Amino acid sequence: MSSVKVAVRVRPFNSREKDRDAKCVIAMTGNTTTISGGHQQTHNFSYDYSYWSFNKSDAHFVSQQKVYEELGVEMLQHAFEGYNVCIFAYGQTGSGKSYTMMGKPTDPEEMGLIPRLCHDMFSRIQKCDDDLQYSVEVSYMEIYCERVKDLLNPSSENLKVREHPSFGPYVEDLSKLAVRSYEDIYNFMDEGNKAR
Ligand SMILES: Nc1ncnc2c1ncn2[C@@H]1O[C@H](COP(=O)(O)OP(=O)(O)OP(=O)(O)O)[C@@H](O)[C@H]1O
Repeated sequence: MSSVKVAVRVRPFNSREKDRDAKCVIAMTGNTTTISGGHQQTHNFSYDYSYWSFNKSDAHFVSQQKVYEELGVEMLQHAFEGYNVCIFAYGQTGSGKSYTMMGKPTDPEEMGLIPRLCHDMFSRIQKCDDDLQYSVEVSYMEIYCERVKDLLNPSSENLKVREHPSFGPYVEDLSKLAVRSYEDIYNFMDEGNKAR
């Protein structure tokens, strides 16, 4: 199994695109994404996952739940097995990164990967044997114009990125705060968002 997986996702048109009668040039079949260019050219790309979330009424529509089942559940499993895991979203502004990662955190249908991961992580921790102890800590930072800002301690601007000989890159002096529930994480994210 590959240690890096790539998923692409198509979001619904926004109102500006609808107003302009935009035409969708992407099609997805299985894990293949097809782009139809001009001059009747098509280009196929194969990813680990191609998520069609363009229209809820389409038969192959992929929900937030499905994205979590395919990407999040396995990640969480690996984390509990002791591996470092990382997920990041990449795409132009308005393409749907926040929706996929966070979604609507209090809506069971539309909550994104992070709230789902956190809920499941804490419910697994609660069910674990009494002789096991877990501690969960969160950090929240922003890298903007090459400057690293600690969103949970906004007074510390422009933190340094350093390389540890065994653990690799890290951000010096980035705060790590202990949390006991998803609500704690949510509150810190809310606080951090205000510092952005
Ligand atoms: N899969 C989806 N289903 C329904 N709505 C979506 C989906 N993806 C994105 N949207 C909607 O599209 C809009 C833009 O998405 P979002 O804010 O997630 O983009 P973004 O990539 O995080 O943008 P930015 O880089 O500007 O922060 C939002 O209103 C969001 O709710």
